[in-house]
Amino acid sequence: MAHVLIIEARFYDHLNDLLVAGARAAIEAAGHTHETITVPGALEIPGAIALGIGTDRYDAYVALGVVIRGETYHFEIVAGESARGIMALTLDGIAIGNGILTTENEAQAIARADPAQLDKGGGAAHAALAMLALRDRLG
Ligand SMILES: Nc1c(NC[C@H](O)[C@H](O)[C@H](O)CO)[nH]c(=O)[nH]c1=O
Ligand SMILES: CC(=O)[C@@H](O)COP(=O)(O)O
Repeated sequence: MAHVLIIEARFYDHLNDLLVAGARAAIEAAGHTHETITVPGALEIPGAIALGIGTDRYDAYVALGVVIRGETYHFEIVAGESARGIMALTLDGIAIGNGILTTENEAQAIARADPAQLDKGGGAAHAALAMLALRDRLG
């Protein structure tokens, strides 16, 4: 049994609730346990994962957040740098599923976050567990 840390960037409450519900359901359905921590925005997620790694308490990580394009270049920074930070950690062999949505508008985000639709939170949890299984096999 694995213990998974869910890190949610709670920038849009209603969208985050959907992502977290999907991720928790997927982890529980696979017979694993989880904890959830909250950070202000997607840019804080890689740092929070790094702190989690330092505790040695978690087998895998699920990063959840929503970045919706605004009027400025800020979207590119938040979307790109959060993904870059997560990718850097995965290259160190950390099992992470990236469920940070990067969308043009709220409607796109709802369709992707909703467990009854595209369920990207559940998908990120599956990815984290798949990488954990791969690390156990190859690592
Ligand atoms: N615009 C969005 C952000 N921006 C906030 C940053 O992630 C960060 O918290 C801030 O710059 C302080 O370091 N975060 C999201 O998760 N989603 C957004 O749409
Ligand atoms: C992540 C974003 O692009 C958004 O929340 C910020 O909006 P803006 O570019 O209008 O400041």
